[in-house]
Amino acid sequence: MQTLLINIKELLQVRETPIAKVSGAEMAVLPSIKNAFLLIENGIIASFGPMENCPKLNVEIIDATGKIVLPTWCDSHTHIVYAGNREQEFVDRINGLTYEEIANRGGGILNSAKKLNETSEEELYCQSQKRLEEVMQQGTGAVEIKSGYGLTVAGELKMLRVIKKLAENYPIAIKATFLGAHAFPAAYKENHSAYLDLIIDQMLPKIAEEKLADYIDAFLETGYFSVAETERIMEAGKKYGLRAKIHVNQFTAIDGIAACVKHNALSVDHLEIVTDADIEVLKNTETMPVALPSCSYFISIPYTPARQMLNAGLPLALASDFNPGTTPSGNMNFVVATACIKMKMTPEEAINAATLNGAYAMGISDTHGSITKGKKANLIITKPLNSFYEIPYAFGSNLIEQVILNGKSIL
Ligand SMILES: N=CN[C@@H](CCC(=O)O)C(=O)O
Ligand SMILES: [Zn+2]
Repeated sequence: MQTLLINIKELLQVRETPIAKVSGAEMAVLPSIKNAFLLIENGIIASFGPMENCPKLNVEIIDATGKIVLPTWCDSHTHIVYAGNREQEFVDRINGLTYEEIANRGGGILNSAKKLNETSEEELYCQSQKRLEEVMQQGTGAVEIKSGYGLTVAGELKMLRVIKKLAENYPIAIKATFLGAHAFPAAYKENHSAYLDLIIDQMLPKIAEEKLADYIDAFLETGYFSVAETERIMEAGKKYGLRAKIHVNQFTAIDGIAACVKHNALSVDHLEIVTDADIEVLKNTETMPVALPSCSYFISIPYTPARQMLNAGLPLALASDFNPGTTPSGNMNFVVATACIKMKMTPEEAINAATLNGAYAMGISDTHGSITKGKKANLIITKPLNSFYEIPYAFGSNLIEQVILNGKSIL
């Protein structure tokens, strides 16, 4: 099965030689081919180049005159599987309460956990499926999904089974992350070590037995999981082959990043509050920093200091953080635009961060995140545009005409 895209106005994120990620000044470069073709064979990118080298084939043709083609977004941090919603907390924040105050009143993550434990697996699947379909239509072709709204053995397993079922039923690539350490349930508020025991002795072995997770996460934050508690979680995950991807530095900097780097975490995510020491410790490591600008936007907290980090030579990935509390949106087009508008990333840097570096932060940059022979044919075809700068510039418009996953059009 072959499909040939012809007359592509500009083919973005072209990497002839595969690379795992881009860092620092490299991020300002987004290699492209103008007036290009791309050949898809059995769901894989078989060939691409300038139109003058386009093969003459009697196959399905997509004429992309005037349109930009780029790899689909790689969203490396989401909580798409959740039950119900938290609109009331949204209004409470408008009326002056902070995220912390709402959480202290039993709202926040515990509010979502209560709803999730009252919801059947089938119903949870139906609710989550709609959100997954929505982000696919918005151009996301690979997504990481976390558990973390169960906080009980049954609830966490339910979430992870829903994620597994989504991965089986949809063409989008899905990585699952176990986030039992998202918050302490009320019953364990004064007995943290007992909840860690529950995660390590009850949840993890069952999750490993059913092969339900690829990664392990914890909310390393003042008032949530301490550095030492998160280290226990990371060590326990390692025993089951689960590498860490950690929520850290969302509200406070407490030397959590150093602990994550020490444990060779695949990514450290949020980073709204970052110190010079945090930046220093991330240099020359395999840990990808991940910024979540839609979260900063929605709950009015600082944006990750992208310029400072890129100037220090660090890589950066962008993800949505789609969740009911701090980011009820999985729209990666908005994430890219917000990174440009609020974090002063150039469109080239933002697209690198939301494709190749996002793939790295999910451990899939050998198959996703760039236009490279042998990688999955996961493509966004835009509407006719002046240039790709219009993607972040026209931040409120839907500029996507077609989304192709594994070589097949889904939109
Ligand atoms: N900060 C921790 N976890 C989520 C929010 C969880 C919630 O409020 O439901 C986040 O990444 O923002
Ligand atoms: Zn999150």
